Amino acid sequence: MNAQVISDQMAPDFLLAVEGLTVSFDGFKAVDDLSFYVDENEIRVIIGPNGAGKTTVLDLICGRTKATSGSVKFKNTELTKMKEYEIVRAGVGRKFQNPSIYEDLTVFENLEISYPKGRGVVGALAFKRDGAVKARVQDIAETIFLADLLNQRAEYLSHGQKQWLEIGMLLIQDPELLMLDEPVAGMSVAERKKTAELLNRIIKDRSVIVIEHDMKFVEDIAHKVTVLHQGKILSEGTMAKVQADPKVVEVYLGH
Ligand SMILES: Nc1ncnc2c1ncn2[C@@H]1O[C@H](COP(=O)(O)OP(=O)(O)OP(=O)(O)O)[C@@H](O)[C@H]1O
Repeated sequence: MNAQVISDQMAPDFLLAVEGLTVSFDGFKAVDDLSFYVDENEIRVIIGPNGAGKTTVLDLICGRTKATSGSVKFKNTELTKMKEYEIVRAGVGRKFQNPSIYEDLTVFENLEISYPKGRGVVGALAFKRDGAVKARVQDIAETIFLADLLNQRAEYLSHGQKQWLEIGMLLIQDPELLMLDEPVAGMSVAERKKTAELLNRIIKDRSVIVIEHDMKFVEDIAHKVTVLHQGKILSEGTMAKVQADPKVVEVYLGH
Protein backbone atom coordinates (compact mmCIF):
# COMPACT_ATOMS: atom_id res chain seq x y z
CA MET A 1 0.00 0.00 0.00
CA ASN A 2 1.53 3.34 -0.92
CA ALA A 3 1.78 6.35 1.38
CA GLN A 4 -0.95 8.26 -0.40
CA VAL A 5 -3.48 5.47 0.11
CA ILE A 6 -2.57 5.18 3.79
CA SER A 7 -2.87 8.92 4.38
CA ASP A 8 -6.23 9.02 2.56
CA GLN A 9 -7.54 6.22 4.74
CA MET A 10 -6.40 7.97 7.89
CA ALA A 11 -7.60 11.42 6.86
CA PRO A 12 -10.00 12.75 9.50
CA ASP A 13 -13.55 13.41 8.38
CA PHE A 14 -13.73 16.63 10.36
CA LEU A 15 -11.15 19.09 11.53
CA LEU A 16 -12.96 19.24 14.88
CA ALA A 17 -15.38 16.70 16.31
CA VAL A 18 -17.06 17.57 19.62
CA GLU A 19 -19.06 14.70 21.07
CA GLY A 20 -21.12 14.45 24.24
CA LEU A 21 -19.22 17.35 25.74
CA THR A 22 -20.41 18.22 29.24
CA VAL A 23 -19.13 20.45 32.03
CA SER A 24 -20.76 20.87 35.42
CA PHE A 25 -20.03 23.73 37.78
CA ASP A 26 -21.32 22.64 41.20
CA GLY A 27 -23.96 20.48 39.57
CA PHE A 28 -25.01 23.14 37.02
CA LYS A 29 -24.40 21.91 33.47
CA ALA A 30 -23.12 24.96 31.56
CA VAL A 31 -22.48 22.68 28.55
CA ASP A 32 -24.70 19.65 28.39
CA ASP A 33 -24.00 16.64 26.17
CA LEU A 34 -23.02 18.83 23.23
CA SER A 35 -22.01 17.41 19.86
CA PHE A 36 -21.01 19.34 16.74
CA TYR A 37 -18.55 18.98 13.87
CA VAL A 38 -16.47 21.56 12.06
CA ASP A 39 -15.15 20.98 8.55
CA GLU A 40 -11.84 22.12 7.12
CA ASN A 41 -11.98 25.66 5.70
CA GLU A 42 -15.26 26.31 7.46
CA ILE A 43 -16.37 29.43 9.33
CA ARG A 44 -18.71 28.28 12.10
CA VAL A 45 -20.53 30.86 14.14
CA ILE A 46 -21.93 30.07 17.58
CA ILE A 47 -24.82 32.27 18.64
CA GLY A 48 -27.28 32.18 21.52
CA PRO A 49 -28.57 34.15 24.48
CA ASN A 50 -26.37 35.30 27.39
CA GLY A 51 -25.32 32.38 29.56
CA ALA A 52 -26.03 29.80 26.82
CA GLY A 53 -22.54 28.32 27.25
CA LYS A 54 -20.82 29.77 24.17
CA THR A 55 -17.64 31.00 25.86
CA THR A 56 -17.49 27.84 27.97
CA VAL A 57 -17.44 25.73 24.77
CA LEU A 58 -14.36 27.61 23.54
CA ASP A 59 -12.79 27.28 27.03
CA LEU A 60 -13.32 23.52 26.85
CA ILE A 61 -11.83 23.20 23.35
CA CYS A 62 -8.70 25.20 24.23
CA GLY A 63 -8.18 23.37 27.53
CA ARG A 64 -8.78 26.36 29.81
CA THR A 65 -11.72 24.50 31.38
CA LYS A 66 -11.64 20.73 31.91
CA ALA A 67 -14.62 18.75 30.64
CA THR A 68 -16.65 16.67 33.08
CA SER A 69 -17.25 14.17 30.27
CA GLY A 70 -17.26 13.90 26.49
CA SER A 71 -14.69 14.26 23.77
CA VAL A 72 -13.07 16.96 21.65
CA LYS A 73 -11.12 15.57 18.70
CA PHE A 74 -8.95 17.85 16.61
CA LYS A 75 -7.63 16.07 13.51
CA ASN A 76 -8.47 12.84 15.33
CA THR A 77 -6.38 13.79 18.38
CA GLU A 78 -8.21 13.89 21.71
CA LEU A 79 -7.78 17.35 23.27
CA THR A 80 -9.63 16.92 26.56
CA LYS A 81 -6.64 15.29 28.27
CA MET A 82 -4.11 17.80 26.95
CA LYS A 83 -2.73 20.92 28.60
CA GLU A 84 -3.52 24.39 27.23
CA TYR A 85 -0.06 24.95 25.74
CA GLU A 86 -0.09 21.50 24.11
CA ILE A 87 -3.40 22.35 22.45
CA VAL A 88 -1.91 25.59 21.12
CA ARG A 89 1.05 23.62 19.76
CA ALA A 90 -1.32 21.12 18.15
CA GLY A 91 -2.69 24.03 16.08
CA VAL A 92 -5.59 25.61 17.96
CA GLY A 93 -5.46 29.40 18.48
CA ARG A 94 -7.87 31.31 20.69
CA LYS A 95 -8.61 35.01 20.93
CA PHE A 96 -10.41 36.26 24.01
CA GLN A 97 -12.82 39.18 24.12
CA ASN A 98 -10.31 41.75 25.38
CA PRO A 99 -7.24 42.29 23.22
CA SER A 100 -4.03 41.17 24.92
CA ILE A 101 -1.47 43.01 22.84
CA TYR A 102 1.63 44.78 24.13
CA GLU A 103 0.61 48.47 24.07
CA ASP A 104 4.16 49.82 24.36
CA LEU A 105 5.53 47.74 21.48
CA THR A 106 5.11 48.50 17.78
CA VAL A 107 2.88 46.51 15.45
CA PHE A 108 6.01 44.87 14.03
CA GLU A 109 7.31 43.91 17.48
CA ASN A 110 3.96 42.52 18.59
CA LEU A 111 3.89 40.25 15.55
CA GLU A 112 7.58 39.37 15.81
CA ILE A 113 7.33 38.16 19.43
CA SER A 114 4.37 35.98 18.49
CA TYR A 115 6.34 34.14 15.82
CA PRO A 116 6.82 30.54 16.96
CA LYS A 117 10.22 30.17 18.58
CA GLY A 118 12.76 27.77 17.13
CA ARG A 119 15.18 26.22 19.61
CA GLY A 120 18.92 26.80 19.59
CA VAL A 121 19.13 28.73 16.33
CA VAL A 122 22.52 30.45 16.05
CA GLY A 123 24.79 32.15 13.51
CA ALA A 124 23.89 31.83 9.84
CA LEU A 125 20.75 29.92 10.74
CA ALA A 126 19.56 32.72 13.04
CA PHE A 127 20.23 35.22 10.24
CA LYS A 128 18.15 33.15 7.85
CA ARG A 129 15.41 32.91 10.45
CA ASP A 130 15.37 36.73 10.86
CA GLY A 131 14.65 37.07 7.15
CA ALA A 132 11.85 34.51 7.34
CA VAL A 133 10.32 36.25 10.37
CA LYS A 134 10.40 39.64 8.64
CA ALA A 135 8.74 38.26 5.51
CA ARG A 136 6.08 36.52 7.58
CA VAL A 137 5.39 39.67 9.68
CA GLN A 138 4.98 41.69 6.46
CA ASP A 139 2.65 39.09 5.02
CA ILE A 140 0.48 38.96 8.15
CA ALA A 141 0.47 42.77 8.46
CA GLU A 142 -0.99 42.98 4.97
CA THR A 143 -3.68 40.43 5.82
CA ILE A 144 -4.73 42.40 8.92
CA PHE A 145 -4.70 45.83 7.18
CA LEU A 146 -1.73 47.11 9.22
CA ALA A 147 1.10 47.00 6.66
CA ASP A 148 1.42 50.80 6.72
CA LEU A 149 1.51 50.91 10.50
CA LEU A 150 4.29 48.45 11.28
CA ASN A 151 6.27 51.06 13.23
CA GLN A 152 3.27 52.45 15.09
CA ARG A 153 3.12 51.75 18.80
CA ALA A 154 0.13 49.53 19.48
CA GLU A 155 -1.33 51.94 22.04
CA TYR A 156 -2.07 54.43 19.23
CA LEU A 157 -4.11 51.96 17.17
CA SER A 158 -7.90 52.19 17.04
CA HIS A 159 -9.92 49.61 18.92
CA GLY A 160 -10.59 47.72 15.68
CA GLN A 161 -6.93 47.79 14.66
CA LYS A 162 -5.97 46.36 18.06
CA GLN A 163 -8.39 43.48 17.51
CA TRP A 164 -6.86 42.82 14.07
CA LEU A 165 -3.37 42.94 15.55
CA GLU A 166 -4.31 40.27 18.05
CA ILE A 167 -5.76 38.14 15.26
CA GLY A 168 -2.44 38.67 13.44
CA MET A 169 -0.51 37.53 16.52
CA LEU A 170 -2.45 34.27 16.37
CA LEU A 171 -2.21 33.94 12.57
CA ILE A 172 1.58 34.18 12.65
CA GLN A 173 1.53 30.86 14.54
CA ASP A 174 -0.45 29.40 11.64
CA PRO A 175 -3.21 27.65 13.61
CA GLU A 176 -5.42 25.22 11.73
CA LEU A 177 -8.31 26.18 13.99
CA LEU A 178 -8.79 29.75 15.13
CA MET A 179 -11.41 30.62 17.75
CA LEU A 180 -12.60 34.19 18.19
CA ASP A 181 -14.87 35.44 20.98
CA GLU A 182 -16.94 38.44 19.77
CA PRO A 183 -14.24 39.86 17.48
CA VAL A 184 -16.29 42.83 16.20
CA ALA A 185 -17.69 44.05 19.54
CA GLY A 186 -17.11 47.80 19.73
CA MET A 187 -16.04 48.08 16.09
CA SER A 188 -17.37 50.61 13.58
CA VAL A 189 -19.48 49.39 10.65
CA ALA A 190 -16.51 49.86 8.30
CA GLU A 191 -14.25 47.87 10.62
CA ARG A 192 -16.82 45.07 10.86
CA LYS A 193 -16.92 44.83 7.08
CA LYS A 194 -13.14 44.63 6.90
CA THR A 195 -13.08 41.98 9.62
CA ALA A 196 -15.52 39.87 7.58
CA GLU A 197 -13.19 40.30 4.60
CA LEU A 198 -10.22 39.28 6.75
CA LEU A 199 -11.92 36.10 7.98
CA ASN A 200 -13.07 35.14 4.51
CA ARG A 201 -9.47 35.51 3.37
CA ILE A 202 -7.76 33.50 6.11
CA ILE A 203 -9.94 30.39 5.95
CA LYS A 204 -8.19 29.21 2.82
CA ASP A 205 -5.68 27.61 5.17
CA ARG A 206 -7.78 26.93 8.26
CA SER A 207 -11.15 26.82 9.98
CA VAL A 208 -12.55 29.47 12.26
CA ILE A 209 -15.08 29.31 15.10
CA VAL A 210 -16.60 32.66 16.02
CA ILE A 211 -18.92 33.60 18.87
CA GLU A 212 -20.95 36.59 17.80
CA HIS A 213 -24.07 38.60 18.59
CA ASP A 214 -24.01 40.95 15.57
CA MET A 215 -26.35 39.25 13.11
CA LYS A 216 -25.29 41.31 10.10
CA PHE A 217 -21.72 40.20 10.69
CA VAL A 218 -22.83 36.59 11.20
CA GLU A 219 -24.61 36.74 7.86
CA ASP A 220 -21.44 38.02 6.19
CA ILE A 221 -19.19 35.24 7.48
CA ALA A 222 -21.06 32.10 8.60
CA HIS A 223 -20.94 28.96 6.53
CA LYS A 224 -22.94 27.30 9.27
CA VAL A 225 -24.49 28.58 12.50
CA THR A 226 -24.83 26.65 15.77
CA VAL A 227 -27.41 28.09 18.15
CA LEU A 228 -26.79 27.26 21.80
CA HIS A 229 -29.36 27.46 24.56
CA GLN A 230 -28.83 26.22 28.12
CA GLY A 231 -25.69 24.36 27.10
CA LYS A 232 -27.39 22.43 24.31
CA ILE A 233 -27.90 22.88 20.58
CA LEU A 234 -31.20 24.55 19.85
CA SER A 235 -30.71 24.68 16.09
CA GLU A 236 -27.95 24.28 13.52
CA GLY A 237 -27.52 24.94 9.82
CA THR A 238 -27.25 27.82 7.38
CA MET A 239 -28.02 31.32 8.60
CA ALA A 240 -31.27 31.25 6.60
CA LYS A 241 -32.29 27.98 8.23
CA VAL A 242 -31.67 29.04 11.83
CA GLN A 243 -33.21 32.48 11.25
CA ALA A 244 -36.40 30.80 10.10
CA ASP A 245 -36.46 28.35 13.02
CA PRO A 246 -39.32 29.36 15.38
CA LYS A 247 -37.38 28.00 18.41
CA VAL A 248 -34.48 30.35 17.63
CA VAL A 249 -36.80 33.33 17.14
CA GLU A 250 -38.45 32.54 20.46
CA VAL A 251 -35.35 32.30 22.65
CA TYR A 252 -32.91 34.59 20.85
CA LEU A 253 -33.57 36.45 17.61
CA GLY A 254 -37.00 37.75 18.60
CA HIS A 255 -35.55 39.65 21.59
N1 LIG B 1 -16.08 28.78 35.97
C1 LIG B 1 -17.41 28.82 36.13
N2 LIG B 1 -17.96 28.52 37.32
C2 LIG B 1 -19.30 28.55 37.50
N3 LIG B 1 -20.18 28.87 36.54
C3 LIG B 1 -19.68 29.18 35.33
C4 LIG B 1 -18.28 29.19 35.06
N4 LIG B 1 -18.09 29.53 33.77
C5 LIG B 1 -19.31 29.75 33.24
N5 LIG B 1 -20.27 29.54 34.17
C6 LIG B 1 -21.72 29.65 33.96
O1 LIG B 1 -22.03 28.89 32.81
C7 LIG B 1 -23.05 29.52 32.05
C8 LIG B 1 -22.58 29.73 30.65
O2 LIG B 1 -21.65 30.80 30.61
P1 LIG B 1 -20.93 31.29 29.27
O3 LIG B 1 -20.05 32.44 29.65
O4 LIG B 1 -20.31 30.15 28.60
O5 LIG B 1 -22.17 31.81 28.42
P2 LIG B 1 -22.16 32.62 27.07
O6 LIG B 1 -23.12 31.95 26.19
O7 LIG B 1 -20.77 32.80 26.58
O8 LIG B 1 -22.76 34.01 27.54
P3 LIG B 1 -22.44 35.53 27.05
O9 LIG B 1 -23.15 35.70 25.73
O10 LIG B 1 -23.08 36.33 28.14
O11 LIG B 1 -20.96 35.68 26.97
C9 LIG B 1 -23.40 30.80 32.79
O12 LIG B 1 -24.54 30.57 33.57
C10 LIG B 1 -22.19 31.05 33.63
O13 LIG B 1 -22.52 31.77 34.79
